[in-house]
Amino acid sequence: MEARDWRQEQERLERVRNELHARIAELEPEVAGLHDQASEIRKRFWEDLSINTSTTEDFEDTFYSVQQQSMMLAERERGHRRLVQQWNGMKRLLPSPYFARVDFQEDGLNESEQVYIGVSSFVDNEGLNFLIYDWRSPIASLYYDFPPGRASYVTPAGRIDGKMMLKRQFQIQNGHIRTMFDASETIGDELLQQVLSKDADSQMKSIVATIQKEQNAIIRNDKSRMLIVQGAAGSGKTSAALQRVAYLLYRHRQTIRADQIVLFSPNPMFGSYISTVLPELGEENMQQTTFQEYVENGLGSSLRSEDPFDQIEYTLTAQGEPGYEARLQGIAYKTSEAFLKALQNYGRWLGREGMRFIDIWFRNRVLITAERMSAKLYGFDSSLPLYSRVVLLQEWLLDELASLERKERGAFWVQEELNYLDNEQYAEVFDMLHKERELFDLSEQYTVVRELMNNKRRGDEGDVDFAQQEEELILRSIVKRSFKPLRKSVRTFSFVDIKGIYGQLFGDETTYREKTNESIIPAQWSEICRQTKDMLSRNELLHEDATPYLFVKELVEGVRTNTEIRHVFIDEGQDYSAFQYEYFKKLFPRARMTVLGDFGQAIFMQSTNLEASDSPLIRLFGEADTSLVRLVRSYRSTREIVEFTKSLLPGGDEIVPFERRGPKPLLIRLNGVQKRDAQILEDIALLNAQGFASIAVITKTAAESREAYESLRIQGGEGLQHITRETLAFEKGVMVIPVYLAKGIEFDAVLIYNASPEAYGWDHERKLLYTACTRAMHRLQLYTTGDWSPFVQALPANLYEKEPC
Ligand SMILES: Nc1ncnc2c1ncn2[C@@H]1O[C@H](COP(=O)(O)OP(=O)(O)OP(=O)(O)O)[C@@H](O)[C@H]1O
Repeated sequence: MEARDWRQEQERLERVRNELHARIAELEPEVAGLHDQASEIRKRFWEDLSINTSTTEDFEDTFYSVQQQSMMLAERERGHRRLVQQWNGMKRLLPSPYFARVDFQEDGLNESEQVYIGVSSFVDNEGLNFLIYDWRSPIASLYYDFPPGRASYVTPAGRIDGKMMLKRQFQIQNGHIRTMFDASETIGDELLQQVLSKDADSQMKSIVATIQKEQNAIIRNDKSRMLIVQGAAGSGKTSAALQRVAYLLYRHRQTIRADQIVLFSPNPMFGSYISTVLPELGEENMQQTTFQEYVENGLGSSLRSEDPFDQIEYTLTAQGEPGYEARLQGIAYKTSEAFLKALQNYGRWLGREGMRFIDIWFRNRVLITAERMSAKLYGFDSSLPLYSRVVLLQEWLLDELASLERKERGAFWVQEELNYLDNEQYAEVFDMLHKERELFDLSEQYTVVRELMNNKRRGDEGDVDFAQQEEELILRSIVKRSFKPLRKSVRTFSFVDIKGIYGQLFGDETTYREKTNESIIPAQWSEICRQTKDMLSRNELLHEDATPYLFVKELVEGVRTNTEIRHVFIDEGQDYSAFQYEYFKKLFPRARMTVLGDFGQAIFMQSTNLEASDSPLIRLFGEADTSLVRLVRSYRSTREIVEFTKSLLPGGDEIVPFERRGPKPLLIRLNGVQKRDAQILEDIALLNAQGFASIAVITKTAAESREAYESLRIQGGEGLQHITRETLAFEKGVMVIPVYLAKGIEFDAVLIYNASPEAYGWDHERKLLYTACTRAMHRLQLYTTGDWSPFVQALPANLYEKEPC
């Protein structure tokens, strides 16, 4: 590149930076000023309000003035947030304002425009010219999608065609251009080479400067309700997902907020690994959760569900134990669409008979029996769905409780309690009554309104009448307080015996068939039933029962839908069952879905093939509303590592490595565990000395991880981290980790602790080994103290080095 180009670019960079500096300084007082104003309003919020609730009109006035005041506050806060965002955006741009330039001449125009692309937009002082375009703007797509020559991009108003005259990439640090090249390929490999050669980090990085064309298509896909991405290990699925979130937040900034996007990740540690990408791009993080967290939320505190790691640990370690085969059959069945259908039929059956309820107790006596509830439920119009009838039953129960509560006021124990109130308690109750009066007892109001609407009035009460005798008020309050837990439990459907309802499914084959219409039942059904009920009796659920249990709960109580969420992202999508996908669809009825996964890494029993023609995922929204994208280029690992790992997988030959070279994977056989562990420690030291700071010793299971960690420590391994499912944050360093927790994460070097046939011998263990090896970016070493796993033995010898030879 010519010196003149360098000079011109450096001069332009300085001009842009000067302008950025000036604008930041200009905004500064405004940012501070607005902040003060907003906190002043917040402070004065209550002072300025006169709360008067003596009459309905006063209540309304108060209500409106609270609303007005809070709207004003919200407006100020929004204004402030916008300004701060702008200000932060400019500060973020300052050290490295842009990473690319394309010169584009639109057809029909005489001049080309210089389009500089950075992490956010920056417009000149007059507001006329973009000095920097946001990477998500339509025109920036040119950079990702085309080499120089004919090119086009799509705007909301239609397609713009033209010619790209120049495509230039920059690496700018602290205001200086470090490297600059003109690219001929879509995105120059040089820049990607440099980025990929870097060391692993404890946090994932953003890839905006080097997004590849096929990734850009994922990021900007706005077409379908369901976007499925099947991509090889290291092909940038997670990266593309996060840039897609940033894109959606930009493209739909008027309608979608960060908290309306939720990403399901495989474990909490992974959540911490990816948590900095969006803030780095100037966006707020989306919601992040794990399916397990969702399940636990739905189950509440009364039942504990086994987590997916307990399940995989069992499937990997309990071979040969009694009940093992039945458990595997149970997992396969309970995660299938067939079981989902069976449960839907069960819902219909429950609509006719068999519902189970729990008596409502009060002070050692039954107030309302389960039989009465059952009779009431089946007395409602049978054409109503079950959950609607359960809601009617709930309303009836609340009314019943209200009338029982009124009767209870005359009970002996209430009088007793009143007599025993000491001064302090009395003052407390009185105080409470007073407060209730001031704050306008909403629940009382609600009851009154509802009763008025139902055209009935309570005989013993007028409208809210606070002038009643104090004693009467206190009596009421005593009863009300002791009925409160009952009302609460009715509101949360505690009167429905969901555990019994789910449990009664697991009876003998004939009754199961009757309830569900199911024709094909797993061979070891009775053992499956035993295992399920055994767990239920301890208030526990097997992992594979958790989603079906919630499904049944929602058949009965209605679905806990979340209509706020507009986009659901599911990473490691191959690990979810057909059943779970149906559940996602129900939970988030207004959301679009992006599912990213790799069937090559399907290590859980309930895995779903994302792209097979009969994939339940494609059926979920139908083919017309589904886009399927395949990523076959792998960016994480060196060419040598990818050649090795892709050969572990049948069908892996379509995976294309990125041209980054390194040493071949190393196979190291040692005589005995002690020698192996000593060698591993030596190798770790060597790798550290070569500058590799992030190293993982990967084991098959958590049990093996524990052993390896202890054994390596005894041999002098210091500073090793032992990663378990409880580990929340991911820290750079040397760690011992089971493969299923290393999913989605990457390391400079990976050492496979035990690559013997005992560890990776069965066919279902092949993908475990593949997943483990594909975590490596620069170095991969496998160890054994005996034979090699058959999957390794089957590899062509030119794909690795051996030690000793
Ligand atoms: N376009 C790109 N530019 C720079 N780096 C990239 C690009 N695409 C992927 N990478 C890098 O490749 C590595 C793997 O990416 P990522 O973790 O997103 O892949 P993945 O498909 O989710 O992998 P896995 O299935 O193994 O979890 C990361 O270090 C990421 O930064």
